[in-house]
Amino acid sequence: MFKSGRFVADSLGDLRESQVQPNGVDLTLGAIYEQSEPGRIERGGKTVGDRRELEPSDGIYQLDRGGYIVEYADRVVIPDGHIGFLLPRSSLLRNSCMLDTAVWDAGYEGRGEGLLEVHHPIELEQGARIAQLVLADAAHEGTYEGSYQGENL
Ligand SMILES: O=c1ccn([C@H]2C[C@H](O)[C@@H](COP(=O)(O)OP(=O)(O)OP(=O)(O)O)O2)c(=O)[nH]1
Repeated sequence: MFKSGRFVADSLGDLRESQVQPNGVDLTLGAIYEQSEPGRIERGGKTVGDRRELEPSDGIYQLDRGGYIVEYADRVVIPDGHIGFLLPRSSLLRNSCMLDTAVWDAGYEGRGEGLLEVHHPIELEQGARIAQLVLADAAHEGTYEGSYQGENL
């Protein structure tokens, strides 16, 4: 069963009321990076490639077509007994952009990252709502202890 937006908000803590939605909470845009060096994914490990941070102009990012790494401004906590899914705000889709996301594991805490696909130039304001996090009940063995635990805090 998916939890209410209020439950998700209580799990995350420090959010604006405008971020609380009926079925989840909206995450906001913290920073945007352009990858500059290749990463590597091996059988037994991985390396994230170097990136450079973009500077917004008067708080606005003007993005041309391409792929960008976004860092969310909000600290996410996935409580025990749950799994998180992050979905793009539909206004992104309606503007020819997509946010690619993965599973948020029980026990994870941090300011996560995602891949923003820009298929038509767009302007994004730092702090704008760009995605919605939902939580569902989930059985699990252990909790997240990977290398991204505590990232960007
Ligand atoms: O779109 C997403 C989805 C998840 N996460 C966070 C929460 C998740 O718990 C953590 C690790 O994700 P995943 O397990 O997919 O990463 P990995 O590449 O398998 O790394 P690790 O080996 O550290 O688990 O990253 C994000 O920042 N963005």
